[in-house]
Amino acid sequence: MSTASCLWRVKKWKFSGRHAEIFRGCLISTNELCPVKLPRPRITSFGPTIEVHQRIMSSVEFAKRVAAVKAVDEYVKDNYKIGVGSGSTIVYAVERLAQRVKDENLHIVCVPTSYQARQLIVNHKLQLGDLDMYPKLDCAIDGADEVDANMTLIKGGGGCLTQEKIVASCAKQLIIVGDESKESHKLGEKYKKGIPVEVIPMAYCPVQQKIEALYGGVAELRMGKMKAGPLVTDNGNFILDWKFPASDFDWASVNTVIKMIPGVVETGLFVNMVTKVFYGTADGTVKEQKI
Ligand SMILES: O=C[C@H](O)[C@H](O)[C@H](O)COP(=O)(O)O
Repeated sequence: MSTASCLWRVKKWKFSGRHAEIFRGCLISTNELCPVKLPRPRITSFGPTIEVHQRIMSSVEFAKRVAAVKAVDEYVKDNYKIGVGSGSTIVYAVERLAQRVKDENLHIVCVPTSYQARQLIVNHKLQLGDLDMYPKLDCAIDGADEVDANMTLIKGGGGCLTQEKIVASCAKQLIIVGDESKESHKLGEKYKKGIPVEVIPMAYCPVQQKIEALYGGVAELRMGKMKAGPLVTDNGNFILDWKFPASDFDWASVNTVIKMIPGVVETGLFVNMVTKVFYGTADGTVKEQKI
């Protein structure tokens, strides 16, 4: 057995007459690099030499993928116009879309919510669209940073909230995918980085002060990583991460009030927008949440 490329936990394995185990596209050998413990599938015979190019996934990545696959399989139909979200979970949804387009000859159009989503769509050779051409979408599939019991979301951990909310608002159904760590009873219980608020750069100081004066907590300017200075969004703006105090907020009202502050472009609060949430788990099952 030999290993080759090690790009993002991708390993190339060569089996020579060796027994291998694959479950739902994941290679699960006894190798210690793969912590996922899964029900053992019955795959017993291979040819004399088989090359398998698979991701050796952590259990969290596996959980994200099963959720994304289920959402795409359940909600995407031929001729659909689909909003494609951003983040790490959506990568698996786009992979699945591409696979279904190939296997089932589907005709779908994908409208991105970020440069990342655009690149994913283009790299997977899916048909790219925009809201000028397709202002009405059949569904949007996206990730979330946290989902509470009312299916209110915090989004924008990756800085893509504004285009995500625009695209979601154009979709008949908003489907959220993530691993089970995203599920919470109350916002802030799981996601500790605060609610992202996209702001026009010249307004970030007054907006910071106004949010803190209205609700308390701290609204921190998000700084770039591997880049000096503030993070700049796909729209050329800054992001404040509002670490709100523990309280029983009415999120619909908070969202409206913050949006009315001059200089605020959008908040990462998604209230009353979600159709269904799929939470993947490490054992391959998917939990669903619906109002
Ligand atoms: O800005 C990023 C987006 O709102 C993402 O959808 C969100 O952060 C969830 O991302 P992930 O799937 O990586 O947890």
